[in-house]
Amino acid sequence: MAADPGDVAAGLLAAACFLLAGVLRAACDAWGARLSFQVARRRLSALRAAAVDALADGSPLDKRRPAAGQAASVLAEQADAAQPYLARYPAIQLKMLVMPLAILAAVAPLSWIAALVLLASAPLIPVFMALVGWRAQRASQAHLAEMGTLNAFLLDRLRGLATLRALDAVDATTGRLAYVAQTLRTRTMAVLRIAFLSSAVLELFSAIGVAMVAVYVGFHLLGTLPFGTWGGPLTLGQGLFVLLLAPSFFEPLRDLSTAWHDRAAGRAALEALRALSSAPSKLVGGAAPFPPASGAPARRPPPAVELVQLRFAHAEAASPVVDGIDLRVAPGERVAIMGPSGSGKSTLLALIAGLVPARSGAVVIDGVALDDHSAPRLRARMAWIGQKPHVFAGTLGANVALGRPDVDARAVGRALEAATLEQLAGREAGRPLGESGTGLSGGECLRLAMARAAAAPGTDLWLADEPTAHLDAATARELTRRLLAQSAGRTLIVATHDPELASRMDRVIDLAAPRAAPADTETVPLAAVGAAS
Ligand SMILES: Nc1ncnc2c1ncn2[C@@H]1O[C@H](COP(=O)(O)OP(=O)(O)OP(=O)(O)O)[C@@H](O)[C@H]1O
Repeated sequence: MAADPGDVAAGLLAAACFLLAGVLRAACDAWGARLSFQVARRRLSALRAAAVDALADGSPLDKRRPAAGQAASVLAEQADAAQPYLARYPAIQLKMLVMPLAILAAVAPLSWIAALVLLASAPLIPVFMALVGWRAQRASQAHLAEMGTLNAFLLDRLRGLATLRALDAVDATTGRLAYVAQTLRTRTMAVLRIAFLSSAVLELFSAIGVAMVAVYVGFHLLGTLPFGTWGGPLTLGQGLFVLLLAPSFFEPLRDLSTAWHDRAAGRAALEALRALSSAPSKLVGGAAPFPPASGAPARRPPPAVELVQLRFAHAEAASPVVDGIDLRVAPGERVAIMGPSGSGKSTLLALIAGLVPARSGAVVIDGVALDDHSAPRLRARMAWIGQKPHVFAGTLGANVALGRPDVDARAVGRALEAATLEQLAGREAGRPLGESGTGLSGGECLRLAMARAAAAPGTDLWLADEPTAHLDAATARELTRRLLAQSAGRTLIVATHDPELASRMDRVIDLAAPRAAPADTETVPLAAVGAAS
């Protein structure tokens, strides 16, 4: 049967309109994709920033902190999986709601049977996808967690490579690494399997739907299936119109299928970011920046430090390590805290610095209780000379200045001298140190921490954790001399096992002394210090 020329013209006109609408839609799609990409990027950046802030706010003493490798993996790698989900999924969801209904509304007035075919094949798809989706998200979560574990494991073992070699544990570690890698492979395959399965099912259903409409329209135009329309038979233009719309009916569902995997991976990545964002134990006052210094450093007396019934237990510890300590350190006083290893000296210093919040009691500095509100201001007055200072890859000078613009080369030189590092600085001038202080001895690392403190002239409360550890007697004596010189006009609290350093302080607090005694009687006579250690 020859087609009517009028029908051909109408069909061509419909096809031209269809083409034009397609071009218009492609332009809108491109514009929308760009817009939603930018919105998603902004949202992801905000989530990443929140996770980084939470990591910075977290107490360094909390052993539940996420492992460094895992945190790096989530922030740098896994978080990217949320981008396609955030960018595409909301738009696809909207398209899912509007487009199939609009197409049904356009097809139904022409042919109720074509509309019925589309309607019958569509609902099965979301039901199946929902079923697959739950499994997909679980699989993606397990996959991302495994990826974080592998990264954390690798970083940890790479840091301790020398120890593993020394203890002949390389083979055991290789075996463990192979096991973790194998688990990751299994999890990756599980995610891929679900992704392939979901798109295969969707393709099948949509192909069947489109094929059925095509068969119906074809046979209808040939006159073999004359039913299914409201009045007379479909014209060629109407038939083409229905035929061209059928794939578009399934298009949002197809988009949904590609986005389904993104959705599972994206939700798992967002979950991982959220987990990073919830630090279980925080620094007092978080990592809020110090208030800006107004003009020249204020001439003020150094602060008094008062501990009032201070109590603290480490996370998951059975008993408190600091249990009701009362102590008063006068302005400008130099105090040594002594006690056996594990008696809580470092923890006490960390509590004074607000690196971890006390369970009860108070730390009062210069008459101000250390709390979230006062911490940034009070911390600006403190210098911390820790037991395990982090040394960054870079020169000795860069490690002292740490990018602080007010610490120039002369200030760095003076600080290195104050920490008895001038000779090393002369030898190593301009040469970079390795990662984590490779190239420095243990004692030199500690002295570097002291140089950092000396390069912060605004600080008038110094907290030093075993500054003479790892040093030979002569260097320890010289460092003690320079520490005392540097601490003039400052309040200094030192945790130490070094009787010589302790003997140069104004007072010694012995944490091993009987707890029932009032604070000031915890002070032991200087002559007894040697015995106390
Ligand atoms: N981050 C932590 N999480 C859990 N427990 C910890 C943590 N840090 C220290 N501890 C435990 O708290 C106790 C006190 O530790 P702390 O480091 O304060 O002792 P210390 O007197 O400074 O010891 P040392 O003289 O050996 O340096 C120890 O039993 C230690 O195992």
